[in-house]
Amino acid sequence: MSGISYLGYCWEIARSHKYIHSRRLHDAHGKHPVMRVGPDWLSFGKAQAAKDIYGYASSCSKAAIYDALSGGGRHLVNISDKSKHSARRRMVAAAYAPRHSEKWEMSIAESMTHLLTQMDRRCTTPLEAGQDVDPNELNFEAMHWSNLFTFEVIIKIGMSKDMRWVEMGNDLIEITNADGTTKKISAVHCLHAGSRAAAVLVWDTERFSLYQSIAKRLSKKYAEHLQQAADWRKAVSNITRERMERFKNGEVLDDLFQPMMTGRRGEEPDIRDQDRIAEADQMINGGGDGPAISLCSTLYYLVKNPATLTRLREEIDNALSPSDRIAPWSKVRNLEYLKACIDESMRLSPPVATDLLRKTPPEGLKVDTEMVPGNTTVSISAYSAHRDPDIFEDPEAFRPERWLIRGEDKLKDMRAVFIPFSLGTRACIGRNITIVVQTVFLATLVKRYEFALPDLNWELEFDEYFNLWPLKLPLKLWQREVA
Ligand code: HEM
Repeated sequence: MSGISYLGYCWEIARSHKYIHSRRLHDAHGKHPVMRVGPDWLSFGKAQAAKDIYGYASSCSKAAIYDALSGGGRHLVNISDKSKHSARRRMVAAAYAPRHSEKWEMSIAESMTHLLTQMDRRCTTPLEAGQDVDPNELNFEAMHWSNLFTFEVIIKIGMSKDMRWVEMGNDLIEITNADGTTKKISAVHCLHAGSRAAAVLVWDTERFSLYQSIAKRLSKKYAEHLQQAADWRKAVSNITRERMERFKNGEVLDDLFQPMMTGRRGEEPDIRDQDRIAEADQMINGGGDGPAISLCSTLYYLVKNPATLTRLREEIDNALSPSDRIAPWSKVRNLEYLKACIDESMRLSPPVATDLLRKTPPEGLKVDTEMVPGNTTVSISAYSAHRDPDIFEDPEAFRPERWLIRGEDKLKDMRAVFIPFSLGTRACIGRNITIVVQTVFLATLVKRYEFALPDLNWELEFDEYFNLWPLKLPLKLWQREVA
């Protein structure tokens, strides 16, 4: 069916299944390293394809799906035209540079303070050896708090607005309906509803709008998701308009949004208001969701692997002094094992796990071992690239130590196809920010708390709609006795 229609793929994403879609595709790639998943789309399974498709040397461009998802405004992710993308990237790049780490750290520390208050309130008595976890003591749902934390932090760093979500314990935000009445929505829930609605139908880009209008008539749930997506856009638009108003009123704010209001020499940048809103949307979406997923998954892998957690604790305890309630970036930025744990978690559970679609140039392109004709859609998922057994020994094992080998070609080979942030000119611009967020968060929590999963066999489950969302991570929590 995939030779003539995308509907099979849409069904594959939409149907409920025990395993996430990227896992199913990865398993199929075990037998078929190159698979046709749509009439003009080839999905690859061997890691080498990642370099060929996304690397700096690649002549691929973004596939039509990015246009279909644009919904009006243009932001860095969905600008297909290479020169327009470079111009936009140049406009904002300086604001994302690592030299701002200490400034970002202040926003992170503020939210961390509130998070620790919330976590301390949820602490229980220590779990004795051999004791079962009391389900009533699973007080800390790590996915919920990771979401509140990372979205709050990125809206502060990006838009100079403090949502106080961690303090409140929820992400409720008020918006106005078309009839003038107001309602409160859960921001992250609405964002995710929009991703669900798009991810099941967008693959047939030409008929996407048609499919959506049919689906909303046939399914009440689908219509609800579309409404929630619109609510999310309204919330982002409000935050952006408020930010633009502050600029017009003379406030100079040192955030990620500022370069979209004024250039370095005070000139007006070449960007429309609807693109500013689209950029804010993408920034909050990417800057909240990716880090939240990664924090939650990494916590899970650490608690699931006690020997790794013990080794990490030693590294963190040696780096921090007892008075460091929140880990200072300067003391944890070079912790090798912590970095290896974060990378290993993103290898096994890449927050953006799904195939990212690119179009081959008119003259065609060699991808892995295949010569692919021009204007063909090609892709490989981070999920598969990170599990290529020729590159990653024992690929299903959580083993941070694999990243600590030195001076060997093996490490170079792994790095070359490690693509949680994609590669090349379209790679993630927010990587420097998320590294600070994740490092400070994990070092602080690992130093201060002990954790237990519901039971020894408990496993984290995921939902996948473009991004790979952990469903729930309920933890029992207690404070460590640090000498
Ligand atoms: C663990 C955290 C993160 C992960 C795994 C991640 C992953 C990615 C990936 C895979 C892409 C390429 C998307 C594509 O080609 O379709 C991307 C692009 C992007 N990300 Fe992230 N991201 C993370 C954090 C962030 C943060 C913190 C921000 C903003 C503050 C951000 C903003 C962006 C933007 C603006 C792009 C588009 C870049 C361009 O095309 O020039 N991301 N990210």
